[in-house]
Amino acid sequence: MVENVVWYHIEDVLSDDFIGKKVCVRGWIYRRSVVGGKAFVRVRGSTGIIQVVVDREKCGEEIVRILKDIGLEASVMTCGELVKQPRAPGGYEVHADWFRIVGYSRDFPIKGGEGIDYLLDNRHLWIRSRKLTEIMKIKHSVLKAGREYFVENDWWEVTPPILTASAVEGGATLFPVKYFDKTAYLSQSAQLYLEALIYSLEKVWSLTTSFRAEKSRTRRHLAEYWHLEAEAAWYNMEDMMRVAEELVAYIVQYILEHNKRQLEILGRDLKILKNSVEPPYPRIRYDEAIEILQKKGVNIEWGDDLGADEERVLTMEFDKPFFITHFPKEIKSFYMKLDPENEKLALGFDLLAPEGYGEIIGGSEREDDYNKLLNRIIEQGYDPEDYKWYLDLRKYGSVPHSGFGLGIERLVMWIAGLDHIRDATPFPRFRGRIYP
Ligand SMILES: NC(=O)C[C@H]([NH3+])C(=O)NS(=O)(=O)OC[C@H]1O[C@@H](n2cnc3c(N)ncnc32)[C@H](O)[C@@H]1O
Ligand SMILES: [Mg+2]
Repeated sequence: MVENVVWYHIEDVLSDDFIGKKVCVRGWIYRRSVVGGKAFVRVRGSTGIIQVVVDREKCGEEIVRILKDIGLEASVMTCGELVKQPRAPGGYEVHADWFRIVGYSRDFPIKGGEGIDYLLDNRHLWIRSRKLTEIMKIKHSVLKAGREYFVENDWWEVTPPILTASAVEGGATLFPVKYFDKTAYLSQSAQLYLEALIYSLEKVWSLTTSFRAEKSRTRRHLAEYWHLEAEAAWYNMEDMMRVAEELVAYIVQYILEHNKRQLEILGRDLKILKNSVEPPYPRIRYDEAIEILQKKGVNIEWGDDLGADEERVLTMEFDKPFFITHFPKEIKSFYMKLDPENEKLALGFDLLAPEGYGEIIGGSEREDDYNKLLNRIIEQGYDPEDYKWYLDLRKYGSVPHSGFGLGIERLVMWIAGLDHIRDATPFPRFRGRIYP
C-alpha cells in the first residue's frame, strides 16, 4: 500500500492545482473527531496542517473506530483525493482511500494551558508546537543568510576551538570543564583565535556556540548561544561596522523574502524590518546615548554601563538598528583599542535592534600594540601569562584589525518578535535549566 508513493509536503497540496488528484501525506494527529461514520483527522506535518476525512464506507469500520479514541500525536500516513473545503484548515481536505496508523500515542502530555516550567521540562515534545516550528524555520534562514553573506563576500570560514584556556569576556561568566589533568573553559567567544587566523587568511568568520555562566535569568541571556563572529586584518572600527550592518541588512532582507509565511503566522509587524534592509544604520556615541537617557529622566551617569533597561529606552528613538560607539574604556574589554583622540574611550561598537530588543552585536577595533595591550590586560586584573600567545600576535607583524560577534538568538528574537530568547533555540540553556 505504501510502495511507490509520492509523499507531498502538506503546504504544497493546499492548492487548486491538486483538486481531484490523488495525494499522499503523512504526519502526526493534531486534532480528530468522529461524526456519524466519518473521522475528521487534522494531520500536522513540518509545513502545515491538513484535514483528512476517513469514511468507513471507503476505509472500513475498524479504522474509524480506532480513530475515535486515538491519542493526539499518533503518527499516520494516508492517500486520497484532494477536495476543496472552505471550513477545513487551508481550504482543502483529503478524502482518504486508505489511512494507516504508524505509531500510536497515548496521553500526549501537552494539552494546552500548562505552565512554563512544565513546558520546558517537556521541551522535547513542546518543540512540535506550531509557534516553535515556525521560529525554527526563521532561525534556519538567519543561519543560512549569515553564512551566505560571508561566503559571497569572500570571507574564509574557520573552526576555532570550543575548549579554551582563558577568558575573553570576563572571568565571571566562564564555564570550567575538566580537561585531562587541567581545567579548561568553554569558549565565551572565538575572537582571540580569529585574531590569530587573520595573519594567514586576513578575513575570517566562524559560527560556533559560545558559553556564558550568566548568574541571573533574563529575557535575553542564554548560557549557551550561537555566535556568528568575524575578524579582519587592516580593518578599522568603521570598516567593520559597515560589515556588521551589511550582514544584518542582508539577513533581514532574506527573511522578508523567504519567510513571509512564518512572520505572518507569528503575527509579526513588518514595518520596522522593512525599514532595516538599507544600510547605513544610524551611529551615536556613548556620550550622546547618556544625554538621550538623562533627557528621558533615566538615572544614569557618564561611565555607567548600558543595561537592558537603558538600551530599551534608547531603541525607542530609532526605527531601525543603530550603533553606539566610543564607550568608556572601564566598561569595555581589555582587547579594545583606545581612541587615539581620547584615551578614556575604547573603539568599541554595539549594534542595537529597535523595538526594545537592544544589543545584537558587540565588536571593536583591537589593540594592536604589544605594550598597550599588556597594560590593559594587567589593568583589568588578568594574568598576562594566560595571554602569552595572544600577546605574541603583537610581536610578529602586528596590524590594525577589528571584529564583532552577532548573537544569533538575539537576532532571531528581534526578527521574529519574541518575548523571550528561550524560544529562539530548541533546547534553551540558562541557570537552573539543563534538562531535557
Ligand atoms: N568577536 C567579537 O568581537 C565578539 C566579542 N568577543 C563578544 O563576545 N562580545 S559580546 O560579549 O558583546 O557578545 C557578542 C554578542 O553575543 C550575544 N550575547 C552575548 N552574551 C549572550 C548571552 N548570554 N546570551 C545570548 N546572546 C549573548 C549578543 O548579541 C552580543 O552582542
Ligand atoms: Mg556586548
